[in-house]
Amino acid sequence: MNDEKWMEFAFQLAKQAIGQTSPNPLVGAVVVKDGELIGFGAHLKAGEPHAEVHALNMAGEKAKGATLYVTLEPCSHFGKTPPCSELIIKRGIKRVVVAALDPNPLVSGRGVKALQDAGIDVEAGILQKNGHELNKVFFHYIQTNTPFVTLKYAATFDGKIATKTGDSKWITGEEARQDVHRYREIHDGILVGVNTIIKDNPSLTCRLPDRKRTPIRIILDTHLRIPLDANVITDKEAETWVICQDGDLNKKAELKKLGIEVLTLHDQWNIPNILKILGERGITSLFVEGGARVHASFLKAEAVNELIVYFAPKILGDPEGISAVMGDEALKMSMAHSFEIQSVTKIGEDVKIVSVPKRG
Ligand SMILES: Nc1c(/N=C/[C@H](O)[C@H](O)[C@H](O)COP(=O)(O)O)[nH]c(=O)[nH]c1=O
Ligand SMILES: Nc1c(N[C@@H]2O[C@H](COP(=O)(O)O)[C@@H](O)[C@H]2O)[nH]c(=O)[nH]c1=O
Ligand SMILES: [Zn+2]
Repeated sequence: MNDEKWMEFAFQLAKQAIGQTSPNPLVGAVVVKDGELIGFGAHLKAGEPHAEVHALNMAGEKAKGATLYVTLEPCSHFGKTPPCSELIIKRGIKRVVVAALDPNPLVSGRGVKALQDAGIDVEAGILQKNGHELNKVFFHYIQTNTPFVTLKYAATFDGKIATKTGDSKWITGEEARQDVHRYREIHDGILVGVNTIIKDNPSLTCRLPDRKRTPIRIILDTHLRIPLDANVITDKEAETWVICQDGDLNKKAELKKLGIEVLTLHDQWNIPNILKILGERGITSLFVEGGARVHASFLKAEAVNELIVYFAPKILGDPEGISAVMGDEALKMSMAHSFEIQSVTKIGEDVKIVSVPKRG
């Protein structure tokens, strides 16, 4: 059936705007009449026209009696832009094919209902799985108001992320590290613990040549130990927020002078509350990139939505080498954190495994 072909094209369109639309979803739309492509578009940036608007504007008068394919249920509310469902009705579209319904409480089924009430034939669920995968971040954020958390680390075959002397350059090769920068580019925030700052002095920026943007850097630093000359403080390459439980007032003033946002949580110092605050500040996707104790705290809080592990074909063999996760240890195999592997890919010399936590 041609429906899948046109919906595939709509997904291709939506994906081109990855990393641009936060906090909005990625959406592609295609208008077809008697088998002829007459309009298409993608949502490019929050606050700008929706995918359906671009596609219908391109189709013009020809939209009358045509079919619209859209990767997400057309919106039916006034956000920063007017409701697409009204425009679809006005332009005389005869049939609408939708991949995924929109769980945004302001939409969730109302868009489809508005179209059906206007006598439009609506078919939902074509390539629905693609729809959920494409907008897993948006679906998570719009329902929890907390960021979708991707935890990533690179380890040797024997699970080490650094030698006991702290050397970690490099575990994985150029291609795998390049792949990591693609993740940084599409995330609103990147988070590490202060020990990673002290040991690695990372910049945590996306350094792709044609990068669309670079994430906000978020440092978990319980007692505000961050060195004032750290790259994330001095390089001005990206915004940096430091989240502490408590900390010296003079140091906070110093950091403020350097343009660093310091959030002090006192007795609200816990992962769920940190995520709640980041969500309120518009972080819809969070890339957690170290270190071992931060990994353990996110896993313990069951706050990881996706786990990405890059394994390098190397063995350190040092029991005192730094393990990838340190804390919340399981004393029996049955108590281990367990995951469902979604994909295994060779990247250069290394292998990348994407998995999701098994819940319950
Ligand atoms: N050491 C390795 C990693 N190390 C990841 C560390 O958490 C930290 O992000 C690094 O120091 C990178 O610094 P920057 O932000 O690029 O300046 N991550 C990887 O994927 N492979 C490795 O070999
Ligand atoms: N981007 C997108 C939709 N996004 C939906 O609309 C909400 C944002 O509305 P606004 O603030 O007006 O941009 C967003 O939370 C999501 O529910 N809907 C669509 O029909 N097509 C689009 O291309
Ligand atoms: Zn819309």
